[in-house]
Amino acid sequence: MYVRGTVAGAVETKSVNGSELAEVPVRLDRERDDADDGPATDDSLAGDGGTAESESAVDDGETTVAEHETTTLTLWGKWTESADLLEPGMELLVTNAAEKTFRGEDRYATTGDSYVVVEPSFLVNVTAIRNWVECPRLYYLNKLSGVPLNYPVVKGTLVHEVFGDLLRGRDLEESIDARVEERGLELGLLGESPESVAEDVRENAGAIEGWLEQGRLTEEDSWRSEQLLISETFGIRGRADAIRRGAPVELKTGKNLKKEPRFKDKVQAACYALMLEEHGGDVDLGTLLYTKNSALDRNEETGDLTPAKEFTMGDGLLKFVVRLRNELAAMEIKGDVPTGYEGSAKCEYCFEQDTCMVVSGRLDQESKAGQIGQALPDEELEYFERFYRAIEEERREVHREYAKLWKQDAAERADDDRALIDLEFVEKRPLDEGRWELHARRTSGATSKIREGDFVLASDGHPVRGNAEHARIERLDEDQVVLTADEPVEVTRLDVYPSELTTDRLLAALHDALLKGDERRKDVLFGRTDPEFEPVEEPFIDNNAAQNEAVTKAVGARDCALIHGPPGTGKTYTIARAIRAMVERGERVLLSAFTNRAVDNALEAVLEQLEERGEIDADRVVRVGSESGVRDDMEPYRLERAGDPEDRLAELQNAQVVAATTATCGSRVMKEQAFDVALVDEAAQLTEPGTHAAINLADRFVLVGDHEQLPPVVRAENDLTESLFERLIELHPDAGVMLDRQYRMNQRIQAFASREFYDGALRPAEPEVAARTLDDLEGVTRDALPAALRDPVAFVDVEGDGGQYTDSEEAAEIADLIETYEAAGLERSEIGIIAPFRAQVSEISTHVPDDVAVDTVDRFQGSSQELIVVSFTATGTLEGPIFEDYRRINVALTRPKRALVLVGDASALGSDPVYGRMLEWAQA
Ligand SMILES: Nc1ncnc2c1ncn2[C@@H]1O[C@H](COP(=O)(O)OP(=O)(O)OP(=O)(O)O)[C@@H](O)[C@H]1O
Repeated sequence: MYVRGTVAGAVETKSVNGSELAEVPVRLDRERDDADDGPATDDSLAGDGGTAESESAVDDGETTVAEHETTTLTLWGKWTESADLLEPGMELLVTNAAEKTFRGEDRYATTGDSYVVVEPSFLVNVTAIRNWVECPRLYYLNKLSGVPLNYPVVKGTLVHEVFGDLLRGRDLEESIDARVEERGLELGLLGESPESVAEDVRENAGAIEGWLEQGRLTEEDSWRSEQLLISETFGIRGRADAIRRGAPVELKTGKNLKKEPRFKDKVQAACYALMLEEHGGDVDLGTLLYTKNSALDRNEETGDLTPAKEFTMGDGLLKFVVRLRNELAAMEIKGDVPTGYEGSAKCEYCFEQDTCMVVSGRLDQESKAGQIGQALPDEELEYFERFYRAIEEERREVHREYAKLWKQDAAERADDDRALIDLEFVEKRPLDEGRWELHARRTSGATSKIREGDFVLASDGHPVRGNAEHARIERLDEDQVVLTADEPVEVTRLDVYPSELTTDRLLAALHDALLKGDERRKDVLFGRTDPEFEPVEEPFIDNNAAQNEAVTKAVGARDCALIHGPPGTGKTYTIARAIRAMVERGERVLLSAFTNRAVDNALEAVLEQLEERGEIDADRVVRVGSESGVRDDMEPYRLERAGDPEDRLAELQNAQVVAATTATCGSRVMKEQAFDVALVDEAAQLTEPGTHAAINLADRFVLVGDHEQLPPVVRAENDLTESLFERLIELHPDAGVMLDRQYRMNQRIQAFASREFYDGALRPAEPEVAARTLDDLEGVTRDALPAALRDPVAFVDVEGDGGQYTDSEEAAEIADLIETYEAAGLERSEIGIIAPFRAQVSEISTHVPDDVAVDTVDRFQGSSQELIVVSFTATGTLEGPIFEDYRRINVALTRPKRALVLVGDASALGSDPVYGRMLEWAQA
């Protein structure tokens, strides 16, 4: 029996007849019988025969479902260690529990076959457990600073890749050459030659190849390389290097001449064993491959002939691993920081002792290694703690996304835009390198977030319980999908795979900003000093005073400059002009933004500026990003990672302008780069640590954005929702310039946004802009429109159908409007429709022609259209969230150039002051 619940009170630990036990009051979520539809865990982990306790259990197979009932759960023996971690409110799961009736109350207890899992929905990475067993403080330090670029790490990755290739039947030499070539850029940064690296990898992979060959000759082996495993029961996830005959095989670069595998390596293999058993396997063996062990190392003690060391996967080890994981999960849930005293590792043997002492000293944290250095000032410590917590909350949200992989059924995932379901598997085609191309047919035209170039979970039905594999989407058409993957999954479903990478990088950026950051930079960030500017006399832009001032500030800033650019005010143009001026001064510039789209957009403008002047050859401009992220026309500038290390390095090092998203700025490669200045576009959409990721790399920085438009996109509601841009504009108003002339909207369209969001300061840049109407477009006459639509701003009152997230009446009205505008000569490509909810976007899409763009505000930010139609989807009262944040309405209303039509229920909208003023303006 599988018992799951929430701790409802204080835990009592006792000793009965020499046995330790802990009584935990729990409120049951629900209870399930073995025969229930739960995961395979119970069956597969049941082992052979229960203990005395489980035999005495009352288990007649007719377990009732008890919602929110409070009862007592007794944890026996070593599980009392996990009980010590519990606090009221924590989640608890017990497998193979026994039920007993005690004084008329149903109680539960662990049996000899039970596992106790604390906070099962907190998904711990296998590598984290491995670090934790070495030293909990080491786990924390790794989490804070990320893994830097260094040769042992890159070599380790290469050896793993070659191992995977060997398992898939690729030739050793061919694999080594290809894999070393792929890492050209990293090797260049590390100053390594391809020949010596290949030799090194050969030394490590050669022995494995020999061992594999031997295995193939003597036994029937079934291998699978790199398996992604997620456990909904144990709250663990990870990627096993390989599975042989259903048991985990872990590869370790290096030597181990002891008879036994290293303990932390066993722990890692045991994590995979747990997950394999959950998926129905029966694992009694683990294998560690130490790549540098060879026949030559044979000695008296080990008699070792091969790199492989096998060990028995005992019950005790598996349970120990679950308890370790419980310690880690409980600490994270409580928000505690490990000191190192939790474990028994000796600091004097630790390579990280110095780092540990410095971090402990600067952050004023208790640590077993001790502290050195002076603690950060209080406000910096407070900032670190506040953002650390906020980032961890964000991580918790990512975990909730993972949990949806099993908590939601296929249809719910599809409705949530997170899965493509009901695919029909067509075929698998082997590719040269032992990988596979998978083809499936789409049976429904459903939309989803999944796009070409994305990495997804491809499964044969269930992303966690079925056979699932990481796959890349090569093509995604209306009726088919083509994927590439390491293993030939008979794919029928694709799921968005949540990633903690962003969260990890935010944490590292926070760490670097505070612990490695320049003191003067921090004085400015914390308001201890004002930003300074050097005088710059040169004029840059002669027809727009605010833009000229912005470039002057950006160029002259010793610390930072802030450019506030409302819609259509020439942010991109100003950025490009500023970068040209910096390049002319011989500076090295980082150009960054939150999205790839914004980076490419700005880069295009920079290239125009530079090429026009012929000042630098475009060879010195580099775009860092993945092939799928970078726009096709920017591909020629994209930095190729594969190739000769020296060439790749030179390409990056010589680049005077490097453009990359802020997420990429946190990558190992980019973290090795240094710039004179970082220019960050869309800065109001970035969290503070997200901004640090880019500006940490430069001596000074320029942030460009508009805090009256969309805020940072985050899952959790906390300090991450305010951007550094917004905070600094308030803290250092003198470092800012607002661009106040817009080049987009007709005068009448901009009036409301200007008044409501920019204190009336926004103006059309030129008379031509102020006076633009649909009449200017070829073949369009406003006279063909009904009188009510001839004004550049119109309101169409629709009472609506009362739905919360959709409104079919508004959708039908919008379809009529589109026909009307088409009849007046407007092209479909000149029209955009904005709705507050995805559900309404879908609803409208079914009413209007396919080639009219319909989307949410978030997708429209940064773009514009001749005509914009906004569907408010609000009827009756305004209780629903509609455009939940007024900044969204600002974005929606400032997308059109020549015409704007608002569609909604006037009486509902009139009940809110801002929407009320909007109505007055639209109906004027
Ligand atoms: N000083 C200027 N002189 C002439 N045209 C300009 C000037 N500044 C901007 N423009 C033009 O105005 C238009 C909008 O500029 P740009 O794309 O730079 O605006 P933006 O603020 O980045 O827009 P968005 O709000 O969409 O991000 C472009 O066509 C650009 O060429």
